[in-house]
Amino acid sequence: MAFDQLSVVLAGLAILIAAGYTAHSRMGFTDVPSSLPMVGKHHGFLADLRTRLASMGSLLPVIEAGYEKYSKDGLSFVIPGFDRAMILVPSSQIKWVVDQADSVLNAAAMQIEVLQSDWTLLDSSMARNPVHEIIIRRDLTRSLGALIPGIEEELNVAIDEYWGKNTENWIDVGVFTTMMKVIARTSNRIFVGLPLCRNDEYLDNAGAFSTDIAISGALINLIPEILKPLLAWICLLPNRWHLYKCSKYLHPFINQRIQDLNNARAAGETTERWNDFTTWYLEEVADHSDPSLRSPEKIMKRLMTVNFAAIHTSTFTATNMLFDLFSSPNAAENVQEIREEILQVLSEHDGKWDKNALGKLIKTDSAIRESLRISTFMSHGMTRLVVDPKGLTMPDGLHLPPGTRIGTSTHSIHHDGDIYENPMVYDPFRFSRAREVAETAKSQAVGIEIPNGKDQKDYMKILESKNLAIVTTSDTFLAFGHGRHACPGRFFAAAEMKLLLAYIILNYDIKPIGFRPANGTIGAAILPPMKASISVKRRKN
Ligand code: HEM
Repeated sequence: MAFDQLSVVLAGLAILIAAGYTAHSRMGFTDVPSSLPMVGKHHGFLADLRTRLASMGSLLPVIEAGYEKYSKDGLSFVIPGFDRAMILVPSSQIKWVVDQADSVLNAAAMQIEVLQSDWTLLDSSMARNPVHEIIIRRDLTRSLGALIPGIEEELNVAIDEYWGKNTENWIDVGVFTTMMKVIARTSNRIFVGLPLCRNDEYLDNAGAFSTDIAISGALINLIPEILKPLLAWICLLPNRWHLYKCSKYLHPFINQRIQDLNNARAAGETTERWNDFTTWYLEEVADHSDPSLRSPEKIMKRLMTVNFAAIHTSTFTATNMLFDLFSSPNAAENVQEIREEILQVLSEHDGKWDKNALGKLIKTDSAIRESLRISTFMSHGMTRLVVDPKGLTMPDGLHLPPGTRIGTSTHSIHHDGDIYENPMVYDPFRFSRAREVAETAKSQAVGIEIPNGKDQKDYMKILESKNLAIVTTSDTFLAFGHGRHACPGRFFAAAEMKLLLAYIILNYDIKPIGFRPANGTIGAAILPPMKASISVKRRKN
């Protein structure tokens, strides 16, 4: 039996166990204060069970209804989940969420619960000691300038391979499937480098492991705590299988890298030539008192963990970006405007991309950020768990016991007409226009006294709009979260998306797409169209 089929059988089994368990012993949501309103509640026969089951279908309409009814008035509301409920705070309280210490409101603890990562990552230390976050935040961001030529090369080689070089005929390409391959290769260029980043069997299995985490996490969440040690292992068979398949390549690669680094150090040479996650990790744990951190087993799982963080998030983003841009009203003109910007910037930089050149792609940046706004893949985000044993008191005085889940209505905030004009329209230059106004205001203001009172407020608002690049998070732009735990990979992801779009726009024509293929929803996730294709033809440059 294939592992896909096995997953379905396991899903059915787990749902049955959990449904019976829930129906008999866990009526009512007791994990959130009863004084808060709950949306999406069913009434009548087996109301509690039906509420929980419905939350697995799609939470988006429920969240949208709650946002309109409560968040717009600055109030929190509760959404159901299959296992637990969650409080969604209004955007006016995001700053309060961000200001809480990790010892009070914790992002990792929430992931451990939601993804069941003690089980699904096959090693509880992956999420409980998230050393990869430090490395991504520090080493990846610091090395980005040096990595740009490699990222660019990998993207270009991969797109050429998956989209072809036919300048005569239009060919249909599956957007999601090809983007998944392109992104997996490019991410692994900075995780393990060449040649492993081009090994299809490794990449397919690393991608499958990422999917396994989501599926097995959802399944294990359905199993009552007491039964997990007995049943979780069945749900983890696909994870173990895909890790085993990856280990055929990762084991020799890691052993070789450890040896190369040791040899280089012994010879007094620098290790700069291996500028990738594996090396940064090995350097990070080189002097650690726990030698197991340096074992190939742990390093392999750490690589699987970063693949999970990077691959689907970036693939969803790339897929949405292409569909949003190429199906937008005036797509041809918009694409031409971006193409001109790209050519202009390249001509100022000797035809080569570097950090400064990418920074000048204001319109390209805006088109990507706008797609992240309108097509965010999270109906809710910034999810945190109250971990302080004393609990936490909300700004309105409501006390939350430890274990309470909190989040924000990411999708609804991104589509709020009071925050974004024409929020349902993909407007590629929404952010670049605001940045241009701010730049002009700033340059004209040199030597001018800054006004007082309301004028000063407006003026500061204009200047703030200068900071509307993809990587800038705020309480109204939450695609990467916000605050201390905002996505540390976003600087890399932004560079990757710009290089990807630039290469596509310079090298391919894409037939206008009459309508935007719809995204799908499952639970809290909003998935890009996975089967839709586009027609592409290589440009004769
Ligand atoms: C466009 C692509 C991406 C999107 C939209 C995205 C989005 C996010 C979001 C929404 C979060 C949660 C933030 C929060 O809870 O406040 C997050 C966290 C994280 N992301 Fe990304 N991500 C992307 C790419 C990447 C990449 C490429 C990497 C790695 C190279 C990465 C590594 C991480 C890590 C390690 C965290 C956990 C951070 C923490 O809890 O402190 N992400 N990402």
